[in-house]
Amino acid sequence: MGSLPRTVQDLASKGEEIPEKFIHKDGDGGAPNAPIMDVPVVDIALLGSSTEELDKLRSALNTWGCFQAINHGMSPEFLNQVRGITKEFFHLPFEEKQLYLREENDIEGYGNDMVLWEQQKLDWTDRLYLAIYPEDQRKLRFWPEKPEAFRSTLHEYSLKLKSIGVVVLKAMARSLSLEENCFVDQYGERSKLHARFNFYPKCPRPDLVLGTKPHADGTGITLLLQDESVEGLQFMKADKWYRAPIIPEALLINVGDQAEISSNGMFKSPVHRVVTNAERERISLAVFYVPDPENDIEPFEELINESRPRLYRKVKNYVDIYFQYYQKGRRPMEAAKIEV
Ligand SMILES: O=C(O)CCC(=O)C(=O)O
Ligand SMILES: [Fe+2]
Repeated sequence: MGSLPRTVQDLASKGEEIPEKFIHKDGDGGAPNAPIMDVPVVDIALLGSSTEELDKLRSALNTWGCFQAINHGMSPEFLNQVRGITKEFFHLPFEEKQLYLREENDIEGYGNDMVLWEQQKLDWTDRLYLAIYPEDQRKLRFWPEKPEAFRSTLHEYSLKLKSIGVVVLKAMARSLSLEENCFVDQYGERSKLHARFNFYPKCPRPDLVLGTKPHADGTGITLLLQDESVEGLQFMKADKWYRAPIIPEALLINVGDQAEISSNGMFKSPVHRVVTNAERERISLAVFYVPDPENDIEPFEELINESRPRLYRKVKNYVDIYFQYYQKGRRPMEAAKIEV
């Protein structure tokens, strides 16, 4: 392949020895037998009317930092169509996919894990990363024209996710007895929606190799469509790993660092990772809902009081800070946390 980057898919298909930079020496690659999470299932259609559902949402985001969203207005068939375009894209021949290759130092487009710091372990995954909103930031040259339904399906999916995101952010506010637009207003009209299609090829050594390293998302919130039948995602709670269950018709929605900051820690941005699988490949589609980088993100005044001091500093363009810290191998939230 000359100087073209080596995708994990290509590596995996050749059955060669796994390169050193994918190997986690501390051994805790797999933990396939981690216990399953008892993560709450929240009915999105009830969030406007049921205090019980709002309480469930608040408690889920305060403990696990995530919940399974059902009744979100998208049919199981449509979700399978979204999974379908994802699988079809990654199964195109490399000659087709390379049209959308990302630049070496840019995140947008198709390619392997980005190397951000020297000793970084590589994730056993290939990705397609696309900016979706604001619409004037779309770079259509990275939007696949094959499979044929790709662009229109992604467009339709994004419209739905944007409105689900707003419903969830409003419900999050009400669940904390705040004015319902406080998150939406803080994030601004030019808040972003970015999509990351993840493809995890089969891996011969799930005990040593991770699909995605442990991380928390730098978002406001993340809306994840999981593979309909292959598990892999795990969340950490009290220093232990738990397997995320699959509900094929649900979206798994998690808090990102920025919603943890605005909520003054009432909502938790959970550390999560993806394990690899020797028998089956896996896909997922993460959609990141991110505040306008021009906007200040800081804890809502109403959530600061004598018994609950302010826990985070004001941040701006947190995604930039996120990558700077990540490069040094540090948890980005350190930049915002106030020691009390
Ligand atoms: O593949 C998954 O289930 C999760 C991926 C993820 O955590 C991410 O893209 O940020
Ligand atoms: Fe993530």
